[in-house]
Amino acid sequence: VPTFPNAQSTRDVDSEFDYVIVGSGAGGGPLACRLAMAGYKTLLLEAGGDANGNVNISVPGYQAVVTADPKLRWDIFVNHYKDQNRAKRDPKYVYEIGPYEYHVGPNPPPGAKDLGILYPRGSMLGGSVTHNALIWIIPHKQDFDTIATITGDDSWAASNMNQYLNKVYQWLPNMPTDPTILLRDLPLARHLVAGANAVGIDVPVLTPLAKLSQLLLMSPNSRVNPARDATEGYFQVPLTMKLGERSAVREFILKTVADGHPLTVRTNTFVTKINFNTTGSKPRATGVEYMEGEYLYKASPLHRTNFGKRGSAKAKREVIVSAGTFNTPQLLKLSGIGPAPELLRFGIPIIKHLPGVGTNMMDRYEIPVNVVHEDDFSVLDGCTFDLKPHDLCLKQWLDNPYILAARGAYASNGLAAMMLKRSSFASTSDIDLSIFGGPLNFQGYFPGWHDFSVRDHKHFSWYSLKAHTRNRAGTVELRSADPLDQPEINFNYFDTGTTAGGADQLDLGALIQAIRKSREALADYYKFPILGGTNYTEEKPGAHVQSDEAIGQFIKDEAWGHHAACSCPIGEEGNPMAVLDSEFRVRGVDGLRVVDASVFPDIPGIFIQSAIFMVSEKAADVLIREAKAADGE
Ligand SMILES: Cc1cc2nc3c(=O)[nH]c(=O)nc-3n(C[C@H](O)[C@H](O)[C@H](O)COP(=O)(O)OP(=O)(O)OC[C@H]3O[C@@H](n4cnc5c(N)ncnc54)[C@H](O)[C@@H]3O)c2cc1C
Repeated sequence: VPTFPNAQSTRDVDSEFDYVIVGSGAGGGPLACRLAMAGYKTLLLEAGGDANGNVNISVPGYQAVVTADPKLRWDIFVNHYKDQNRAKRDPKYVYEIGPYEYHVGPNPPPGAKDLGILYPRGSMLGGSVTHNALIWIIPHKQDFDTIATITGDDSWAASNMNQYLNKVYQWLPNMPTDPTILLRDLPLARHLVAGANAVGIDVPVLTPLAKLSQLLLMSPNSRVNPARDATEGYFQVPLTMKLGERSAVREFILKTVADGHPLTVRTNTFVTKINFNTTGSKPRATGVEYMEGEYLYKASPLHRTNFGKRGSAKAKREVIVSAGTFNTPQLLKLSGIGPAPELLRFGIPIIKHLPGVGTNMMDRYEIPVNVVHEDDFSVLDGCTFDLKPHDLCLKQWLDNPYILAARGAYASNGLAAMMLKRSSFASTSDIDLSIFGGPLNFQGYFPGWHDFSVRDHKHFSWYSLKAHTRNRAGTVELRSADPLDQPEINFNYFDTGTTAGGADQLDLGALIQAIRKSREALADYYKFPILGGTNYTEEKPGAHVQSDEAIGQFIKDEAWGHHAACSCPIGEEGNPMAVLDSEFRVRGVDGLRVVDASVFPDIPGIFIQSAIFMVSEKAADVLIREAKAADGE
C-alpha cells in the first residue's frame, strides 16, 4: 500500500496559505494537487486519516470490505421517504439499539430508535474514492453541454471539457478485470455470455467463450465513436486500478507531496466553520476553523469525543469547500451561508441568505435481480473477504503483484461486464441504463452488507443503475448547530419527489424495463448449457413479482443510491436557487468556492467520479488563470 510520507511532520507549518481546501475526495484531491503543482501554497484539510498501511483500500476485491472498515467509514443515515412507515417497507431500514449498534429490518427490539437507510461515505485521504467500487465510466456530452446552456459559459461545452479528461488521464490509471480470471469459471462465463445475448449480440451456442472474450475487450469509454453516448451494447467494466491495485486520488495526492510541490496535507482535521471578513461591501472568506483529532464526526463508528485540538488556517486567496454532497451544504450553513429561516432556527449568524444550499439533491436509483445457485462459483474458491491468513485469494493477490491475470479474483471488483441500454423512457437519445453483473448477493446498503453480499459463493446478480434520473427533490438540512452532528438528509424518492411531467413514473418505468432485461439475461443462461453450472432460483425480487405494478412496488421499496450529487448547484445569474456561478464561486460572497459532487445542476452520466474529477481539473484551471491574472502574469 503506498504510504503517506510522514503525515505528522506537516503539522507545524505556518498557518497562511494561498488556498485552503476542505476535503480530499474526488473534488478536493485533484484540485489541491494541481494548485500545488502550479506553485501555489495549498493546504488540504481532511477529516479522515491517511489510511497508511491499510490493505483494505488497495484490493479491488475488498470493495465491500473497505466500506465497512470502521477507521475509514462514516455511517450516514438518510430517508428515502420522509414517512417512516413507508421507509420501513425497505428490509434494509436500520434502527439504533445502542451506540453504533444497529438492528436491520422488521421487528426491532423495544426501545430501538428509527435511523433510516445506511448511505456509505468514505472519510480518509482520497475521500469516498478510496473506498468506492472503482468503476470508471466517462460522462456523457449532455452532462456538460447542459451546464453551458444553463449558464451561457461555453467553457463548460463538452468539446472544451475534453481537455480535462486528458488531464485526469495523466494521473489516473484504469483497466478492466483480466478476462482470463473470469473465463476460468465457466458457469460465471455462462451468465456473462447470457447478458450479451440479452442485448441482442449473436453469441454462438456451441462456442460462446470466443465471443465473450472479444466482448470483454470492448471499452464503454470510447473517445473516437461520436455516437458513444447513445451506443447500446455489452462492455467490459473499467476499474480505477493499476495492475489490479486501486489507484486514484489518494495516490495522486501522495505523489504530489512526494514530488515536493507546496501541498500541505493535514489528515484527522475536521473543519467546523469558514471565517469571513464582513467589513467590506461583500463578505470575504478568509480561512477556516478546525478541530484536530481522529473520528470526530459523530457518523464515525469510532467517534468517542467531541473535543479535538482547535486550530485555524488562513487563505490569502481562497477557501474551497470539497466536503461532498452532504457535508459541503452542512459546512456552508454552519458558516452562515444558506436559507435564512433555517440558519435563524439554529441561531447561526447569517453571512448570506442563499436558499438553494442543500436543495436540488439528486441520485441514481439502483436495483438488483439476485439469484442463488446450487453450487459455488469456483472463481471465489478460497476467498473469505476478511483479511485473515486463511483468505487464500488475498494471499494470491499479494503474492503476484506484477501479473494481473495471476492475481486472481481480488484483482477485480467482482463486476465483470455491463449492458448499456436506452430505456423507452429515456429523456434524450443517450443510454440511461447500466446493467452490470457479478457473483455477489448485494441487495443495497445496510450495516453488515459487505459480509452478507459474499457470505456464500452461490449468488449471481444483475444490478441496474438508472442514469439521468429526474428526481431533484433531495434536501440536506441541519439537525443542530453542532458541526459534529450529521445533517438530516431526505431524498424524497419517486412520487414523494419530482413528479412534474410524470418524472417519477418515467424513472420507475425505466427501472421496470431494467429488471425485465436482467431477467431476460438470466433466462438466456439456460441457452448455453455447454458451459456447465447448476440451476438457479431467483431470490429478489422473487418469482412471484411479475406485474409492472408489483415490480414497481419492489423498486420503490428497495432501490438505493450511492452517487448523491447536486446539493449546491451551479446556476444561471438571477436564479435564486443557484448556489454557485459557472466558475464555482459561492454567490454573494468573495473568496469561496465549492468543488465536489454537489456542484452539478443535473446528476452527470452513469458513474459519477469521472465527472467530478473533470470538474476538479476545470476548477484548477479557472483558479490558476485567475490567480495569474491577479498577479499580473
Ligand atoms: C460505496 C460507494 C461506491 C461507489 N462506487 C463508485 C464507482 O464505482 N464509480 C463511481 O464513479 N463512483 C462511485 N461512487 C461515488 C463516488 O466515489 C463519490 O460520488 C465521490 O467520491 C464524491 O466525491 P466528493 O469529492 O463529492 O466527496 P468525497 O469523495 O466523499 O470526499 C469528501 C471528503 O471530505 C471530507 N470531509 C467532509 N467534511 C469535512 C470537514 N468538515 N472537514 C474536513 N474534511 C471533511 C471527507 O472525510 C471526505 O474524505 C461510490 C460511492 C460509494 C459510497
